Amino acid sequence: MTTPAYKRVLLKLSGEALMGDDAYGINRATIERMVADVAEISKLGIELAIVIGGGNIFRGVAPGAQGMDRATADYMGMLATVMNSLALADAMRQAGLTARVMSAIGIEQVVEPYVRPKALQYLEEGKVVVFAAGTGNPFFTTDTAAALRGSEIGAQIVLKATKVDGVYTADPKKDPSATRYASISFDEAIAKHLQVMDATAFALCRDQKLPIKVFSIIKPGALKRVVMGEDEGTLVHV
Ligand SMILES: Nc1ncnc2c1ncn2[C@@H]1O[C@H](COP(=O)(O)OP(=O)(O)O)[C@@H](O)[C@H]1O
Ligand SMILES: O=c1ccn([C@@H]2O[C@H](COP(=O)(O)OP(=O)(O)O)[C@@H](O)[C@H]2O)c(=O)[nH]1
Repeated sequence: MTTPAYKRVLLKLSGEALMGDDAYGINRATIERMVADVAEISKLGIELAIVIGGGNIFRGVAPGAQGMDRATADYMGMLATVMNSLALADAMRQAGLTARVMSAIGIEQVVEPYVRPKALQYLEEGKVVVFAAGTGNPFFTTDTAAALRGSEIGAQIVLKATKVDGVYTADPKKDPSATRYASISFDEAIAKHLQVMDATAFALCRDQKLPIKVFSIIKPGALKRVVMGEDEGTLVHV
């Protein structure tokens, strides 16, 4: 059997993708499919930490947040990621995985707080750690939380599982003529204002020399191919 390309990874799961074909919220079949993919790579012995977004429930810059104080809206978005993290951990438990949720915002009756050494311990024990509440700060995104936690835990790569199958020359949802990069440097992605991730997340990963792989969360088997080091998605590198 071939061995995985990585020992420890930070997986960023799109919150928005969780709603599947529904208008909002958590689609049961979708979360179960995501967890099946996660279980498959966890069984390969890869140490796995997950950051999940909250866009399926609340996004600080969405029309629904218009007129609201931005920081307040962002705190609502962070709380949305806590709900998704709990749903994800529960679905992982049902799939036979052991998961621990850690929150960047104090909410002790619900989930334990993020404590870095504890997170490292869980990873070494083979538990899947879910980082909830983003960075704990407004004006950031869960992509930046993924870059931050990925750096903190010494992940070898950030895997961004999203609705598109890689980084394109322009937003493929708006420009059908856009083409996909096999790989692209952080500097080029930032200079070209490619919106697949925010510039803060790109810059943090660049400075920490932490590569990012952008790939489809919808395409069957994509996550497994990514961790096996096969040709899939787009690699963003230093
Ligand atoms: N250059 C680009 N290449 C790929 N996707 C892009 C690009 N520019 C914008 N996008 C958009 O970025 C989206 C992914 O970012 P985001 O909304 O943060 O998703 P997520 O829910 O995974 O966090 C894609 O669905 C795509 O429509
Ligand atoms: O560190 C963070 C992470 C998230 N958010 C808020 O939480 C929302 C949901 O996260 P995100 O949009 O990144 O999720 P996804 O794109 O994966 O659905 C964001 O819009 C922000 O409002 C925040 O304020 N700080």
